[in-house]
Amino acid sequence: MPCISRANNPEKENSKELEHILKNIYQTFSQSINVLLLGTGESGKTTICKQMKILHINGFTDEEKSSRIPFIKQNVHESVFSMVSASSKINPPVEIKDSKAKQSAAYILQIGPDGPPEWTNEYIDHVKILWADPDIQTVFQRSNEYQLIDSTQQVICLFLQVFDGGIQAILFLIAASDFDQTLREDERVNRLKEAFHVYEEIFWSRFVRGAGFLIFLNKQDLLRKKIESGRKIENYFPDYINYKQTNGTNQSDEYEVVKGFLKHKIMEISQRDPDAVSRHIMKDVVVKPVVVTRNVYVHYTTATDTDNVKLVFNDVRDLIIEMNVQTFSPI
Ligand SMILES: Nc1nc2c(ncn2[C@@H]2O[C@H](COP(=O)(O)OP(=O)(O)OP(=O)(O)O)[C@@H](O)[C@H]2O)c(=O)[nH]1
Ligand SMILES: [Mg+2]
Repeated sequence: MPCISRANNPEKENSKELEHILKNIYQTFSQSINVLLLGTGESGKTTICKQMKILHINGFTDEEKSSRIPFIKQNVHESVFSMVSASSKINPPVEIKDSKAKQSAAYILQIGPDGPPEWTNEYIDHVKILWADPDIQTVFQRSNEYQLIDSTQQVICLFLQVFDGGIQAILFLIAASDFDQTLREDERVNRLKEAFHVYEEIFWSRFVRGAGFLIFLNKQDLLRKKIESGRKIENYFPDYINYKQTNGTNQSDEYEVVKGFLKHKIMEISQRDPDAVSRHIMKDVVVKPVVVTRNVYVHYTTATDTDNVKLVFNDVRDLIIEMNVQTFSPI
């Protein structure tokens, strides 16, 4: 039987070995792909991670569920406390007219922001009365005028350096419904504008030049509700008017036009090369602009809806593998 050795046929052996190595690399990368999940404060990062756990790691154990109870209680109290406090501070203020609700409001205020030491029936009854009260519902509807749940707006740019080179795809979350809200840290800054700004910084960061981007325009359920209740995005993004006149004339549904506009903003940022500005400074030198070809995909998501996340992830999984094949293809 003929035996092909390296000495016999080195070229063929080398090419086989190479093929084997490349196949391994390809398999490793298509099985394990590093995806970095980023987004500004409260855009839905934790919710997306939880949904992935529900969809792919058989949900949560009873112990894990129990461990969340104190956080849920804390969130409930913070929300009720914030609404009652805000009712007299927003302009114009909302007067709680019902006498029972007034008593409940005083009860909650007297407990303070940290919540009761124990969740007694009395406490729960007061929360129920307040949530059912139409004036508190009005305060809830105006939640863009104050901060409803306490959390920290965080930019994760610092972490990018840690992941230098090891990231194939970045999943960037933006809360699309934030268009009429301001940052907790700085009430002069529009939340959605800040999210676009952070996206721009990360997209053009030299640390992730090789990564493809998947942008989740999240909280679509809230965006739809806001638009359908008559909130005007042009009050915060005046360029919407121009976009609507040129792109939205065939759409009867305002929400669909708004979706298109937000995607358009993302694509605009992703095509604008900030380095081009500095190139113009060199007057007499002709510098050819660098054409950056990168994968950018926009998805509309509702992270709290497991079925929606499941659908989106089926699409996204294929896209991520495809992007990766383009970057690391052995062929
Ligand atoms: N209605 C609605 N609520 C959402 C959606 N996604 C997230 N939320 C809610 O928005 C809040 C913030 O979501 P998180 O997942 O905690 O956001 P995060 O990005 O992890 O926030 P930080 O860790 O504070 O930066 C939570 O109350 C979520 O339940 C969505 O698509 N629709
Ligand atoms: Mg989180």
